[in-house]
Amino acid sequence: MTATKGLEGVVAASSSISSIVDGVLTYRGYDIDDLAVNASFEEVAYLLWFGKLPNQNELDQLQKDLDKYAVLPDALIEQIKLYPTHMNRMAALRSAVSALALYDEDADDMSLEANQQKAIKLQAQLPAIVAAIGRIAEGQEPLAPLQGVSIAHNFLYMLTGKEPDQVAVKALDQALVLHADHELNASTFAARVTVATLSDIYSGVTSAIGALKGPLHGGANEAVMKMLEEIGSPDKLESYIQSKLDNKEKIMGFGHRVYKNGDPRAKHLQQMSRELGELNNDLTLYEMSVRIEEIITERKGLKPNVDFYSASMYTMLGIPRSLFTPIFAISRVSGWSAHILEQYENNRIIRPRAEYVGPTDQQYSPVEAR
Ligand SMILES: CC(=O)SCCNC(=O)CCNC(=O)[C@H](O)C(C)(C)COP(=O)(O)OP(=O)(O)OC[C@H]1O[C@@H](n2cnc3c(N)ncnc32)[C@H](O)[C@@H]1OP(=O)(O)O
Ligand SMILES: O=C([O-])CC(=O)C(=O)O
Repeated sequence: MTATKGLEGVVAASSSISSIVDGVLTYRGYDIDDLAVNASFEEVAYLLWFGKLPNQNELDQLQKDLDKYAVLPDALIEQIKLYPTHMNRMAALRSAVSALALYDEDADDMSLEANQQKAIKLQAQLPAIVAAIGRIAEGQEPLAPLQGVSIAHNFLYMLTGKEPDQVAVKALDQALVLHADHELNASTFAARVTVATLSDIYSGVTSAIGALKGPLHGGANEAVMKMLEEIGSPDKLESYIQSKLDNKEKIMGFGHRVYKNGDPRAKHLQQMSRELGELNNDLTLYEMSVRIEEIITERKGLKPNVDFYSASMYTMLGIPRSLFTPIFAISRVSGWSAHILEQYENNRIIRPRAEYVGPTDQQYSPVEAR
């Protein structure tokens, strides 16, 4: 038995949710380039869960369900208020989502219908939780969700307390579409491993949030922004990147396990970053990002991934850096829950083997003899 480090190239599940073939990403057979331009995030979430785009009645019903479920239990809000205000927002989200199971009497109902409702419930609740965490950490009261508006609109409202402008809503909605699913990435795999023991959907999503938090995965979007903040101004960019490369440090937001010729989502986020920069009359972050891309592509042959341009884009939307990875989770919970439903449908416990490389033929000796 020989281990494959990082399971590179190992096909560990069959799935009909999303695919990456020759650098093209599709959700249920629809090219991400098509969905990013034309579909709303709600349509995409429905597509991931139910395998088809919703008709108007189905979309209206989904909106009603999202409205109903977006109101958080008071006890959960009180619990979040007890977290320290310097909380890592992903740790807070992980804790709050884990606690959601306590307030759902159907948490352990394993019927398909109950799990589909829980997928919708989680989709409605995550934006409300992230906005509440963002506000409570800043000493503000959380806000009740609006009714009858999109998830992107509601999230920006619940975070800021202001009616968001339509350009911001459209940009965030498109970012949510682009982050919704991605085949067997680390957090989705974590979710599938957890629920393959027939544990509940909340356990699966809690595992996934833990995996997404790391800077080699979803946490990279915050690390990209930290890098841009550390660079500070365009004149310091070349020397900063050079010293990172000299020290053999990774440049966050570059490289990918599957895409070797570029991530198809990055161009959309780059375009949004430029458009928001033009709208704000400040292209500094966008231009710094483009310069970093030029240097890294030329010197390392690496291309930006989904986390690179989302950092400048979210900053230009006025979103604090600490909420970038939680926003990724707001989108990806659609994909996680679709994969969880798919795992339950055709389940077998996921239990690979390890190649043992430790010592052998050891003999026990009593503690006083060691
Ligand atoms: C939503 C997402 O999860 S997208 C990914 C977000 N993560 C990041 O942006 C973090 C930075 N990137 C990385 O750490 C990696 O590219 C990963 C984690 C995305 C992929 O990892 P792997 O498939 O294991 O690639 P691996 O780390 O083996 O890289 C291959 C080579 O490219 C180098 N490399 C990969 N990414 C980078 C990077 N961002 N900066 C500098 N060098 C890099 C590695 O050092 C390695 O070089 P070597 O062969 O000389 O040792
Ligand atoms: O697929 C991966 O390994 C990481 C990624 O891009 C994602 O989860 O969106």
